[in-house]
Amino acid sequence: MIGNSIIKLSNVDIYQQNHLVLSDVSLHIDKGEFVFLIGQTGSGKSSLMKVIYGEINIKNGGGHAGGFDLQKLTDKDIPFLRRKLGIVFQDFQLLTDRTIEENLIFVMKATGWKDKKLIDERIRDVLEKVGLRSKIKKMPHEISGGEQQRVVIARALLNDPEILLADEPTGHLDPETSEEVMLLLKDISRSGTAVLMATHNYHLIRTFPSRIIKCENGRVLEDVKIV
Ligand SMILES: Nc1ncnc2c1ncn2[C@@H]1O[C@H](COP(=O)(O)OP(=O)(O)OP(=O)(O)O)[C@@H](O)[C@H]1O
Repeated sequence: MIGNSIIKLSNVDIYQQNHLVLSDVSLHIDKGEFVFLIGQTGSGKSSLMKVIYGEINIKNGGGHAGGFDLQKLTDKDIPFLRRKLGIVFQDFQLLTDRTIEENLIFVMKATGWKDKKLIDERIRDVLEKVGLRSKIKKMPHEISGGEQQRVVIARALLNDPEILLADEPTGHLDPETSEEVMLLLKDISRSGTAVLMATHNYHLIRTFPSRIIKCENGRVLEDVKIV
């Protein structure tokens, strides 16, 4: 972390293959801050997130995320960077052939957890946090879409990330369930994890006022106001 910013980009150009998607991007997100990311389909929101989690390399400019220098990121650094990040997408991506508990164990083992007691404790902690402690033995198809999304958020919290990237996390949810997921994400940011949430949902943006970053015409605008 440099200063209070957990994510900082300075004059970065972001390419998908050879196509320049966003140019001269400068932004910062502070520790524990909640920020909306808006912009039309194809404007570059997902590309921006991919830079933050190290899937797209930056060409010009500089930046850091979770203490990693994004310009100097090597293949070896990426798993360590990803452990500082939680990632939530709109399609729930739970493994359908195993219980909620087994889904979470799978991720923990993949990220280096070995002690069974610590694994059990951590799983209970994150499920408690998203209000789903009682669903631990259920299969994904036995819980609702909103609950599945909360499990995905719980999964993203397993490694106590400094940053949570959420790409349209309420895209498939009804308005009431979307608000519940938003309250949860807000709560997570209050407890110290920075949350960057891409959304097209202006109702949520109005209901939960927060700083807004916008991708538009190949640029990133910080501190946008919507009417
Ligand atoms: N793998 C890829 N290869 C080449 N071009 C890509 C690739 N992925 C995305 N693009 C292009 O990059 C641009 C930005 O796409 P991106 O997915 O970042 O937009 P977005 O704002 O997240 O859109 P949406 O709201 O639909 O998710 C688009 O023009 C898209 O066609």
